Amino acid sequence: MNSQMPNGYAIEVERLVTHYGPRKILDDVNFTARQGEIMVIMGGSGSGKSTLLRHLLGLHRPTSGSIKLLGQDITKLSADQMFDLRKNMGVAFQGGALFNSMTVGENVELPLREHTRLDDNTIRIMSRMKLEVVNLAGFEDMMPAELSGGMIKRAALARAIVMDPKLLFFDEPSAGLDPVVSAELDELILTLRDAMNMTIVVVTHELESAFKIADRITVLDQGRILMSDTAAAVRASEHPRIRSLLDRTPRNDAVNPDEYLERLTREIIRA
Ligand SMILES: Nc1ncnc2c1ncn2[C@@H]1O[C@H](COP(=O)(O)OP(=O)(O)OP(=O)(O)O)[C@@H](O)[C@H]1O
Repeated sequence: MNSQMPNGYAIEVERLVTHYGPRKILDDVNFTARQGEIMVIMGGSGSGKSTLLRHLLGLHRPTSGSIKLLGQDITKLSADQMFDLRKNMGVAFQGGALFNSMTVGENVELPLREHTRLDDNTIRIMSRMKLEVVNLAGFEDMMPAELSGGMIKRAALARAIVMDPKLLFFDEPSAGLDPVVSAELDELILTLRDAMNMTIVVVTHELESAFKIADRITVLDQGRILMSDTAAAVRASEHPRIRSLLDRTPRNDAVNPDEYLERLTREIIRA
């Protein structure tokens, strides 16, 4: 456990309030996540999930309240202190956000080049190890445009974990993926928690994925927290707004088996 977080919380958000102009977007948000836990942030469209994530990443300063990451209140850190803390934070954005002009390997190496003085050879070895963790060994010389959506997410994940961060933030891991590939990514997220004891924050719309991976779930609604509790407690909640979120009619996103097999075959041939 980090000596700076004697209470065991890797993330502590207290009385967070934020505005966009005169509009209050987050209103008295409080939640905690322990080291080694997966915290899923759930909520309808416009409930404030992305805004909360941007605050957790230190990209926005709140109107008031505190956000402690690994024991440090990021609302009070200088740019230099935040830069140092970022070495312990991995971020995988929606869409992968790889640089298209760089190979997969170069993309994964970037944080090591930015934050360390390791020599080229060590950097290459470390990035290859992380590509192996996400099952992309051997893809380092490919360009992002040559990868499928699921592979891009995994490459982005390799980049996010290349510094062995204590905190990993993942925005909509399932977006744009078919259910099978999305389930594989869920497995990978669970592996990272178990093998690397990371605290992982996942923002997602996908209920199935949320309940598969979450230790705890924070439910946002119109900028306020309806509930922040274990996945089991959220699933059993009788709160009407949580029920309507959980019981909504599932999207019709069943996979066409022929299409899936064809795609899989293409991927295997490419591999
Ligand atoms: N840059 C901005 N300026 C003004 N209002 C904004 C800005 N970004 C978001 N908002 C508003 O803040 C509220 C919360 O938005 P946010 O994007 O955080 O929600 P979300 O839960 O992530 O939604 P979604 O699931 O649709 O991405 C919304 O009402 C949105 O219109």
